[in-house]
Amino acid sequence: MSKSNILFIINPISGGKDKLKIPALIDANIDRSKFNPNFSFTEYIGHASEIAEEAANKNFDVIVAVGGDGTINEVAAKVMQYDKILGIIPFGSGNGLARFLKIPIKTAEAIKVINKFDVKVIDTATFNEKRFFNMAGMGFDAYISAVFAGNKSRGLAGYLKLGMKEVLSYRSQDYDLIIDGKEYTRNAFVISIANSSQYGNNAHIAPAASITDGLLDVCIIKKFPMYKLPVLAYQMLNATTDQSDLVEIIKGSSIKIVRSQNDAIHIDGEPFFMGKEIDIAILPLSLNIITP
Ligand SMILES: Nc1ncnc2c1ncn2[C@@H]1O[C@H](COP(=O)(O)OP(=O)(O)OP(=O)(O)O)[C@@H](O)[C@H]1O
Repeated sequence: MSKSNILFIINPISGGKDKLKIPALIDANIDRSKFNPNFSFTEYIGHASEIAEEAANKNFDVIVAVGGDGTINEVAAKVMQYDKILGIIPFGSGNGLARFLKIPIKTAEAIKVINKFDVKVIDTATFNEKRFFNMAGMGFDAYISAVFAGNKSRGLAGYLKLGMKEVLSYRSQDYDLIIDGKEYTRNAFVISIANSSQYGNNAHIAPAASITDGLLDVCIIKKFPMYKLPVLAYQMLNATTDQSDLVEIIKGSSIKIVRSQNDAIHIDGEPFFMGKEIDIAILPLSLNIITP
């Protein structure tokens, strides 16, 4: 079998962890009978996407995102476009997609998964003109991602601290949804569109989500009194939100959401600003990815 050219795209800021020693660690553990490894560090937002595109055009067969869901998003969009294979070495704050796929968080173990080189094909989705792979949505979490992006410090602790501060003043919003032709009107604190089950850190909003079923889980977190916040957190960590009276989950493949104003949204945890109307669609079995 001929060797595959593999490029590791390393986001130096994701998860707030130092990654200077990562190339050496990968170099020492990668199976050289299968792969010719190369490394690139990203220098700014959007750089992973540029590097991935260049690599795809230069005959790299496998492109690995070393980072969190935001880095995976940039790399995976190009991997799909050029019909290459995605690998993941988890290094984010939440690692939602990696945890869902059971890719080990320990780097040496994640390299072993790449060495085994089992490739699966998974669903991906579009959110207006953008692609997402794990989770996208609007409401409180999108608002928090937007505020968090302006923060210097990354990592889970900073995110939680900011969330606790902002949760007291955030007001839930009215949304009109059309899911596979059926209309719903809901007041929601958060609407999450889940491809995998979790946001990251094993916080499962859509416990029954499958990444190969051609469906997305529309998760509507209702307005709730603050004293129920620990209940919701407990249900997420125990993957029981599908039995919760705080969360409604509707599966579908074609989703339209209309809100009262232009506002923040998030795509795989990265904040953007979009108009009132959001069209979401699944692209069944559209991304090649190395999984355990
Ligand atoms: N050198 C850089 N400086 C600043 N931002 C960067 C740099 N390289 C990449 N980025 C951006 O960092 C953002 C965050 O990356 P990522 O999502 O991988 O980490 P995270 O947010 O810590 O993890 P997770 O999404 O799992 O919670 C991405 O949007 C990416 O575009």
